[in-house]
Amino acid sequence: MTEETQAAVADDDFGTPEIDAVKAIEVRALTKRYPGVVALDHADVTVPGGSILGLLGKNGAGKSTLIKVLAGVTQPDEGEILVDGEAVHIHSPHDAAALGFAFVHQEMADVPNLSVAENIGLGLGYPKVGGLVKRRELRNWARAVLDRLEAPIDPRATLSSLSVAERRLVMIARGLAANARLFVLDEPTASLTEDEIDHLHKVLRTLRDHGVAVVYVSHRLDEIFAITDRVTVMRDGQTVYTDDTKNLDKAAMIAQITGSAARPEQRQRHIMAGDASELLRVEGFSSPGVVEDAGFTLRKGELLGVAGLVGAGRTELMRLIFGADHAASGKVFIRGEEVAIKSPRDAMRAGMALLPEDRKGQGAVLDFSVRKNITLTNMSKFRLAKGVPLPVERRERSTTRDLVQRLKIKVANSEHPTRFLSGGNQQKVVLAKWLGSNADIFIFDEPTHGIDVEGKEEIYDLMSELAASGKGVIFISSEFTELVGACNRVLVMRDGRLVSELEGDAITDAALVELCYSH
Ligand SMILES: Nc1ncnc2c1ncn2[C@@H]1O[C@H](COP(=O)(O)OP(=O)(O)OP(=O)(O)O)[C@@H](O)[C@H]1O
Repeated sequence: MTEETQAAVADDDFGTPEIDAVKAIEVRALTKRYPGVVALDHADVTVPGGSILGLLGKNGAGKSTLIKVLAGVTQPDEGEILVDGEAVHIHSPHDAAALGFAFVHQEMADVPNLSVAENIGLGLGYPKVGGLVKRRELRNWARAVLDRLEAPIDPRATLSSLSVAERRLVMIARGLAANARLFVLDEPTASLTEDEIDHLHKVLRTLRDHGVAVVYVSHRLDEIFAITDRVTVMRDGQTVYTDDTKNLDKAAMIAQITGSAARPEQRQRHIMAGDASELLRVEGFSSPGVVEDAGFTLRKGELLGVAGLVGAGRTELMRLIFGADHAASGKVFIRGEEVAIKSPRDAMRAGMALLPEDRKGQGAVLDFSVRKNITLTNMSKFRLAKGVPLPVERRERSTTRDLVQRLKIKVANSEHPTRFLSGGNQQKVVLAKWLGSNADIFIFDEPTHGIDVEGKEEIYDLMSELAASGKGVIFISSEFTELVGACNRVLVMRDGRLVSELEGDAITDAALVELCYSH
């Protein structure tokens, strides 16, 4: 938006935004090379106005790079972008915004300490008189924008006080306020409840019905079927397949994504073998308003699922046990012996590993190399050899090589910063870091989030292997089907309490839905 139009918006036009239709956004032969990898290889994508396009592909296929080019964050080496048939040039995020492109990212570009209204008006210029922002006018205007999305959010609230779902809606509202013609959403339902996902989808359908173009990136195929009109599949930077979603079934979609025939078999649920002695026992964990009197046991060789809706207290309980948050009460016993865990350091010393849900914030140091990240938790393993100076780097390199292979991490060079990897591959690096540790008890919080279909299977296999080797594995997931497929036992949490437990064949989708939703 030019300064003139900005001023116009600020002075006169601060009315309810209209939704702008677009004929089509097209990407032609887009190519982007990084050292050692072609992230985009003559990619062609067309998003007709009034449609929702699902963008699919394995981790590292090039989806985020395509989005970064559209957002003006990255410059392509070759290719062009057309809006309604006209070539456009996007040199900066400002250019992208001026074209009416809006982005809803997982790492959100909102400003947490500003109000909702200020966030929605950000970059548009606020209504002002004598240099002062007309707060009431801004508020009313923001409320009108939110009303269009049927989002009951108070425009005066500070953004940081909102839930993840509400913040995503505010991002969409900002796009709407800027009359965006293209909305790009990258894994938008992460950490959202079913109801919130339904609402988000409804909002997207409304935008579509007004002629807006929507790009929806997700690894969750159920969502792709639920919300998209068309899909484009990427492989190794190329766009290899485009069709109407209704022409595909799940197996065909997986085949396109992986480039090979889908594996139709049902997963073999983890079966406990050998010594099933108690490894971990947790008693009476409470934290006011979050977790109430939670206790359970984990046996050697177990792959124990924890089901629940977002907000049920699963992550919170694990953080309390791990010493990452302070518990009002609770005892931890490892192999029958009580251990005092006051900090994550105590937990790690006691042989526990927690792979957090928020991996970006808590898992990987993005500026460190892949090797450094993988070997970070195991420094002592590499450094202490009774005073003998070790060829540390060599050992680190070989461990890294093994884990990179085992997890099929797509990385051009393990000495490069982890930032260079695709989102899913960054997550695998965090997994690798913990797998390389000597822990006996592994807690995985939503480990398959953002991981592609094949990678998910690999992670289930890894967890099962860990358990089979005599470790204990706790697997938190919001996707019931993956718990059903993988775990030998599942705990159910609701409203901060452990309310039920299922074992073996009793673990079914229907049983989990019933237990998690019933009140
Ligand atoms: N800044 C960068 N420097 C070097 N390589 C990069 C950079 N950004 C991306 N890549 C590489 O480009 C390729 C495509 O990555 P991209 O992030 O686009 O994948 P993606 O499809 O979004 O994957 P995911 O589903 O895991 O998010 C990957 O091999 C990645 O490592």
